[in-house]
Amino acid sequence: MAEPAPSNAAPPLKNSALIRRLFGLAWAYRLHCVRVLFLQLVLLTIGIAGLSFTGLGIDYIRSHVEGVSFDATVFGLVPPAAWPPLYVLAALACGVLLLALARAVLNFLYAVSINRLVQQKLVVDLRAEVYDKLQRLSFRFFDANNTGSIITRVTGDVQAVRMFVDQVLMQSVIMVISLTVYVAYMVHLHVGLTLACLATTPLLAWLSTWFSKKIEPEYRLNRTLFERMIQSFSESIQGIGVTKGFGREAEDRERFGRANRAVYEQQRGIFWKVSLFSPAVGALTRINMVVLLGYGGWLVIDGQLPLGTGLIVFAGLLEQFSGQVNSVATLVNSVQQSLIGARRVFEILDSPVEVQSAPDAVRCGRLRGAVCFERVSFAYTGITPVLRDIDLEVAPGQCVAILGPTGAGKSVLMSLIPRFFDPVSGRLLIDGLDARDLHLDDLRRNIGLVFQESFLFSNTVAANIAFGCPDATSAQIEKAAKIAAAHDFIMALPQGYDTVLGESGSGLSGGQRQRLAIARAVLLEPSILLLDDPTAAIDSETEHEIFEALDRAIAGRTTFIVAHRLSTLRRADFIIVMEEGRIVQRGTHAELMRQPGAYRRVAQLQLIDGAALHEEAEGRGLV
Ligand SMILES: Nc1ncnc2c1ncn2[C@@H]1O[C@H](COP(=O)(O)OP(=O)(O)OP(=O)(O)O)[C@@H](O)[C@H]1O
Repeated sequence: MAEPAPSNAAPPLKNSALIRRLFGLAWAYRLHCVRVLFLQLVLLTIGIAGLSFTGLGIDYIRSHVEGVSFDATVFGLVPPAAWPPLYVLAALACGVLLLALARAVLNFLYAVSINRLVQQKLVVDLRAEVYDKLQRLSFRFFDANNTGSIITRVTGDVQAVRMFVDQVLMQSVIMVISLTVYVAYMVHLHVGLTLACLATTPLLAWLSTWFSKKIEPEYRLNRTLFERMIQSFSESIQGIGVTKGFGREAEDRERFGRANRAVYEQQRGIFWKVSLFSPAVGALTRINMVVLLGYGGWLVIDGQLPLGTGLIVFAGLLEQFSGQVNSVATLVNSVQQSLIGARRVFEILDSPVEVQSAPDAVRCGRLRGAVCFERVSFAYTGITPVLRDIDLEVAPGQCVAILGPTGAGKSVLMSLIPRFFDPVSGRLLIDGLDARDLHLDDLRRNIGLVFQESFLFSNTVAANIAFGCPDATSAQIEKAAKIAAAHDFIMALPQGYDTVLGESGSGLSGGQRQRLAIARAVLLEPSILLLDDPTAAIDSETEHEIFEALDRAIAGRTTFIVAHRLSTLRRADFIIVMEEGRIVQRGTHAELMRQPGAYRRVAQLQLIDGAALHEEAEGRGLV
């Protein structure tokens, strides 16, 4: 199964380009990398020195036991002939002990350095970079990519990039250096024995490459399945109310269980393959030892190779060499995992930012709020337009209400004003300038938004109201809350404005959340106010209170309000009626009531309903 690349993302990188990119990333941390490599090099030298001193000790003991001549040296060091044997052995033992201690200290320093490089620098920087990019990406990207995929990329996949640096790149360099040193030292000891012992190495290299290719698609699929599991989990949490309301917990558990099992089963497959491959490589490297015992043993018996500084040191080197070769399997595993993760991180970093300020964008302070759509058309994807040839002129301070059936394009029309999307054709002018020529931050700072259901952050009430104006004073926050008719209920909360809201504003009613959203929009003192059916999710009594608040908020600002109730529509300076992405009617309430069409139909239905309700209320003596 192929892994879906995020829609609206950059084309997938080829492996070679990906590796170049990863090298580039590591280059930014080159000083840290050099420090880590230097420590490894010292560790390698100490390891070989320790081995050689051990060999020297064995040869020295053998010369005394068997009475054979002793002419071995290590790095040019010869035990002084005048020293008694016990002194020499004690000196050698102390040397080996000191080297072991130095090795322990350096291993600790190495662990600290590599951790500082990857966990404290690289991962933190990269996560911040991906997050920053996500903040700049357009709505189209978020429409096209599910939350699970985005979260996995910022968390797990960033770790995969780290894996490339510490477990692939650094390990490869360490491996190449160590293998070179081991082979050079083995050749120095005996060329023929080295060739014989390393004869199986090309086979191991081939096997590793073959395995790497074979396992790669499985890792890719694993990422996709994991992403689905996160998506399923995230949906379950977000939709917990619906699930419980419909009593579908068991089905939901089953759905998550399926996603969870799919990851587990697929991971188990990978585990088996990797677990079989590693010991197979291990067994092949053991053949080296068989050759060493046979051929190397004969060389010692024949007097061509000393026992300690020759065969024993050779065995130690070969052991280390095999250990490194064995870790090729782990390395191959890490390469595949890290390339897959890195590709997914770079897909986000390379995704085009569709909506952004032009380099020569006009900086502007407070806008007057004149909005003009000139033959604007828009399509989300493909060729099906959701807005067609929109011509609309709204003067500063005017309030325009938008009426239309569901899917008519009301929300998308408003979303073009803060440039959540840009028109596919035509122009949107703000104060006579193409919106694309205005600096995006300045434009958006002039626009206040209230959606059908407003999102609140898990922060204090005051911080939520001041979200767009973090420097606002308490007096300004309170004033905005009063305009939005939110002050009284806020004061009734346990800590008033300092009450910390639950996730997404849980703990507040729908109407309270909307009033905070209105306060948040009002605090900006925006020139343009966009109200997308702000009372859609609340009851009619709360709606009445909210409209009182809105009347105060709207005053003096260019306002677009999606509305269905006659009471709101009447308040507007003029109304547009939309159908299938077009404006089919426009005018004041009085004008539209004189024309046959959708507006009069909707209005008459509401008037009939209203009259019926009034009659009923009168009948019950309620009015
Ligand atoms: N993210 C999206 N990707 C593709 N098409 C979309 C997307 N969002 C909305 N649409 C489509 O665009 C059209 C207009 O949607 P819009 O949300 O503007 O309708 P609306 O008039 O505000 O409806 P409602 O009153 O139900 O909110 C609809 O046909 C809808 O299916």
